[in-house]
Amino acid sequence: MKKILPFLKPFRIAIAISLVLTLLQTISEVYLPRLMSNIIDHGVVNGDIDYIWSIGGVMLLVAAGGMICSIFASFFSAKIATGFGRGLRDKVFKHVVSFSQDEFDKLGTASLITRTTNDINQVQQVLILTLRVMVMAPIMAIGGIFMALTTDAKLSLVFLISVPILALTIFLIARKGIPLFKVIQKKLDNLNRVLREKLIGVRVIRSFNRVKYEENRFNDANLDLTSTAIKVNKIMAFMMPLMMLIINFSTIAIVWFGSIRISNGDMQVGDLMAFIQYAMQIMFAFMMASMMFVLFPRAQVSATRINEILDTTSSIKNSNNPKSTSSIKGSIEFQNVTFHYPGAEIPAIANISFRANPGEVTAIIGGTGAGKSTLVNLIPRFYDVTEGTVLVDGIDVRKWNLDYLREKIGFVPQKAVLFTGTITENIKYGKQDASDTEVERALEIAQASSFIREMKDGLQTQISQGGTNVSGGQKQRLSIARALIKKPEIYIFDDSFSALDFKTDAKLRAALKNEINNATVLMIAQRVSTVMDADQIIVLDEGKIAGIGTHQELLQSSSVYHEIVYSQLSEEELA
Ligand SMILES: Nc1ncnc2c1ncn2[C@@H]1O[C@H](COP(=O)(O)OP(=O)(O)OP(=O)(O)O)[C@@H](O)[C@H]1O
Repeated sequence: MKKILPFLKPFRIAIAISLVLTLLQTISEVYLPRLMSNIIDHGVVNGDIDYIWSIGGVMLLVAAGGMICSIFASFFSAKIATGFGRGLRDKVFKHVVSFSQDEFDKLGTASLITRTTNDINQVQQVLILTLRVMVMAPIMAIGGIFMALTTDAKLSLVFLISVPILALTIFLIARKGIPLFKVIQKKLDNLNRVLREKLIGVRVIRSFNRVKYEENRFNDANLDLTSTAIKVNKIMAFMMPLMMLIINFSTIAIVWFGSIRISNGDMQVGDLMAFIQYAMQIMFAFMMASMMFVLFPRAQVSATRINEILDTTSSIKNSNNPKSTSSIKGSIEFQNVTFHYPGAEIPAIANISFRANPGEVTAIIGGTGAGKSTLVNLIPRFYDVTEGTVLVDGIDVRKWNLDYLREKIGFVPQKAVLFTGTITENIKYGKQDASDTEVERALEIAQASSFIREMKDGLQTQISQGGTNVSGGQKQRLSIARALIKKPEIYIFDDSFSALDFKTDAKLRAALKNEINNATVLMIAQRVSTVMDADQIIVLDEGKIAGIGTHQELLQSSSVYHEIVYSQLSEEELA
């Protein structure tokens, strides 16, 4: 909790105002029973109507003042808490964006979402309460005890028994309930993960007729969360009735002993009534504190989860004095590069050395899981090498300014990702200030113009969330256009032509050839027809290089390449 408190700094003045207002409200509440007691003992008993009117007026004023303070205090505490929540969410989001792929893998997307939304909400809600209760409860308890003592010290002995019983009850219940809150947040993570998977994979689920199975999986996660929540609520449900029971017994005791004292002439009726109200206020203060006992640990759990994000630093960072010269030519060199995914026993790629020159197309081919994506992911530093060096323009990528390096790379991922918005907006994601002509040209090269022309709204067609309203091949072409508009020095196409038919694939590559001029192109592909014109082909097999050369050279020198070519040609022939 301590770590996220600095986010309250901008609200110092509002916090002070809220605390002062709450203090005034509490003072008014503690003062009211005293006025009421005076009305009864001096006004009612003596039949002094003027006294009743005048003190009644004062009571009204005090009550109204207290109410106004309460309204404004609530307003300020809500304002502070929502502002705090916004600031914290903003910080968490910005921090998460800086994470490398490694941290995403570790924390998990579903948990990151729960932490940024639900956990911050929990902390925010407790903050609203804390701002009110931290002043109200102690002042009310101390004020109530002080007033009760000054009203009738002997009768106050009742509190010596009731208050410890109350405190013990709260302690016992909280001790049982609190550990379960941590479990609830974890189960909420799990529910979110299942839900996320289910929604993203809805088409697969339907096509495999696994709706029922997924429903059960969701129900299990849902039930798991619900049963823990019920368990906590069952425990917590005891709290209120038990407290009310203690309060009511205390009241009975006060009335019992109070009436004895009245009949003995040691106490007045008004004082007894005021005393009962003070007793209520003292107990109420304890109830508020107990609420905090319950909610605070819950917020503490959430705060710890938020801190976990804030404490996680990206393993991919700028070095000291990162380089950012005005021109990068784009040559890429791998020198003995080995990369292990965290926790993996064998490296995904090992001892990779090659050079890719500007103006040339370097293709990478290999079976599934051969390490092709892993290899290209090291260039924009989605991950950093375990051993060896990746050089761009002869400089270790770790020495380049990260933003500058990525600015020079046009990356088309294996799984095309589009964002909600129009087609134009999606393409301009690559270059914000691109003109309409640039957008159209990029789409033309990416072979996307023809299908866009057929759409009713053309370039203004809205892409739905996750790009579900365009086909796989169309999505690929749009994400290629997004990289092209950037006119980067390095192009990385990670199997970006896989969903294109042979004709479109060929047309796109021909159009690209004119466009990319002096850029360095790395092109991963599964199809031999896509790579055979490349200036250099790297054959990857189980994370190692099984051959480098042109199509003709590899046919002679690499048995793995030969096998790939043979298998595909025969497949085509068979088809
Ligand atoms: N995030 C990850 N964490 C752990 N291991 C991973 C991760 N991503 C990939 N791997 C493993 O690394 C190896 C290489 O994967 P990679 O994605 O680079 O292969 P690929 O050649 O691109 O395959 P494909 O053509 O099927 O996309 C595989 O064995 C894979 O299981």
